[in-house]
Amino acid sequence: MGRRDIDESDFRSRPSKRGSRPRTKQRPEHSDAVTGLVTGVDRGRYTLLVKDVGGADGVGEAGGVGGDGGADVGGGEKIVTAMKARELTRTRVVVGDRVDVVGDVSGGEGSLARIVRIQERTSTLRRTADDTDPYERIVVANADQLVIVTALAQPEPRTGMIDRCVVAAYDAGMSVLLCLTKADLASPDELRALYEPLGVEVVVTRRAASDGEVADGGVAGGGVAGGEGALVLASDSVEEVRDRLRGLVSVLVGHSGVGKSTLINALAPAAQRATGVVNDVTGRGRHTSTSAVALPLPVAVSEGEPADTFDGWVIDTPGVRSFGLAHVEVAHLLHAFEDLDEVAQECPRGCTHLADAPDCALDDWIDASPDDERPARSARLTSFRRLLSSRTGSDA
Ligand SMILES: Nc1nc2c(ncn2[C@@H]2O[C@H](COP(=O)(O)OP(=O)(O)OP(=O)(O)O)[C@@H](O)[C@H]2O)c(=O)[nH]1
Ligand SMILES: [Zn+2]
Repeated sequence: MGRRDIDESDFRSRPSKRGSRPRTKQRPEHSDAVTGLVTGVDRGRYTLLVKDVGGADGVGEAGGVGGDGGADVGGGEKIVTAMKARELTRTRVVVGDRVDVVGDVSGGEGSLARIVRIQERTSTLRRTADDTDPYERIVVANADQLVIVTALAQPEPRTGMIDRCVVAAYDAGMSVLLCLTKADLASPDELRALYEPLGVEVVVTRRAASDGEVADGGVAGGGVAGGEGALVLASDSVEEVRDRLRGLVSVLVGHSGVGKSTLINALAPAAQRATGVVNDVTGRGRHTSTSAVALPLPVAVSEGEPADTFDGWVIDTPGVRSFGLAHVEVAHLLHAFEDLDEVAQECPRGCTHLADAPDCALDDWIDASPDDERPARSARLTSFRRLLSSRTGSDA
């Protein structure tokens, strides 16, 4: 089992010598726990969304994150602030985690609940260790999809960076949506050609050509994005993004200036009201905090006002610029590409599958290709090999 398969939750779910002793003292105390979804983390305080029902029954589905991926923060949910119970001091709780909480879960002013358990994670996205932080950390738990926000110009797209994100997502067990912004400035064709062969879904946004294009009253950057004169995105392009996010837990990553805040504010103009998170909502304002924030995704935005029903989560990750890939194993990455994985079974032991690998079966796969499939296969293999090398190369 690779290192990436292990995280804090394993240490609780694994039976151990100590764990097999019945903890009779704690069980009854925690049996009244309710489930919450972590939507924000700030200096030891956790913002949770907890289903607001009379009893504890039915609370297990609060937030709907993970599993079915749905999200409902319409009526029956409340925001609860919590801290970790002492037994979790050394356990990391991140945005997207589903946790069991006890104590004052009223969500009332000044109330503080206690997180006593983290539920098993369906996925864990990690960012790289860097000079200031030697530990590789989990950024977000239970996300379905990584949305790589890349500008087609200003700043120029960097495929090395995109490749690294794709690898990180596939390794985390997430799917990928490549969101190409600023299509009013440059064509998306070239990047499409690089990523569609990998099966990566691509969606394109652009600035509204004129006031006329902003049919529904537009989806400007809300009050938060740019304040006065905030750039207005073409609403059809924003709705196309929304379609790809609906019902899913999506993590948005992107370099400064690519238009991530503009997009998030178009998707969820009033998110800060619904989540109770004010400052970290858009990642604007240059927070020193790099923690992620989960925003409920309105099913639609009309006249600049979001609908009050939600279906999905948008998780913003201010400060997350890169992902550590050193731990990614080739075999594991291959699993994300079923056809290539099957072919590679024929490779010599220890094959790197790179272009210079002797007798790599993936080369035979191209050679043996029917003529009409050859260009598609070649493009796919070339893109795959680019991903493979991004694990070790820099993202220049
Ligand atoms: N031409 C054009 N400009 C855009 C588009 N989307 C955003 N911008 C502009 O690009 C700049 C950066 O947008 P932001 O939304 O602040 O970018 P960001 O990725 O959040 O960057 P940080 O705030 O630094 O994290 C702003 O001046 C936007 O008005 C677009 O579709 N077309
Ligand atoms: Zn090979």
